[in-house]
Amino acid sequence: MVEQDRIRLGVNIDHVATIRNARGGQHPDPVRAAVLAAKAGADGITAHLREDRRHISDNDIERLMAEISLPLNLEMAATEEMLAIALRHKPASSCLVPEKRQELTTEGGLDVAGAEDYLGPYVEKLKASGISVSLFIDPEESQIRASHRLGADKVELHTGTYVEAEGEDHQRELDRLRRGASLCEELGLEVHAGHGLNYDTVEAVARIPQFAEFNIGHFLVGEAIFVGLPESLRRMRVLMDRGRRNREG
Ligand SMILES: CC(=O)[C@@H](O)[C@H](O)COP(=O)(O)O
Ligand SMILES: NCC(=O)COP(=O)(O)O
Repeated sequence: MVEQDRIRLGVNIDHVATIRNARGGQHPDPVRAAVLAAKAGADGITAHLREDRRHISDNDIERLMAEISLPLNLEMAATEEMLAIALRHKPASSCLVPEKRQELTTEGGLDVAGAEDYLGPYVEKLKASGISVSLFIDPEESQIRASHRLGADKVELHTGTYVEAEGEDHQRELDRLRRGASLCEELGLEVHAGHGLNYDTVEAVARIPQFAEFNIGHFLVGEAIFVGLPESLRRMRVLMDRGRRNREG
């Protein structure tokens, strides 16, 4: 079994840019947040350049590539425009995500199983240029198998449904993540988790031994308003480490 002793923490800085953009100025600067996150022990920085540029901008991506020492995970829709941007900047990894212009946030995973022919060339071109490719999917067997067929290096399982589920549904969603992570291991796919994770929900996912990386943003940035970014990261790290120490199996 591929068991990771330590889960990598990718800090998503999108919502620093959301606050900046509310006034159209320069403050708060997401690149400054990325530098601070690096100093506070983040293992990577994640940024989602949305087609509508509602938070991260093209200039942020340029600056993140030039000014941060950590690997950048560029989240992007599978479009020609985004592909050209990724190929120009060559981030360490790119994560293909679904996007809807009207959604408040990413509502579900990418339908890889239903769009293999469309997504295949994107995966191929990104990989050919040396960018490691992840696909952001729901924890469903068909999506995981399709991601594997397409040659993705890794998948990120969408944790949003698990985070929001209550009562029995919460356990059921955790089971889906568990089964998904186990199938990824069987297929040799590195498995990540992300979306909506917070202090209350992160530890149980960290106990699932196959997860190698979590990408967390909205909660960390929100909590930083009260305690500062280094402290919000520190607390998340403690919970991730505790979950991993008490891993299942
Ligand atoms: C794919 C994902 O989960 C993150 O990129 C997240 O979506 C960022 O926040 P928004 O969905 O609010 O853009
Ligand atoms: N891919 C998920 C991500 O980067 C962070 O999502 P969230 O914690 O901002 O919901």
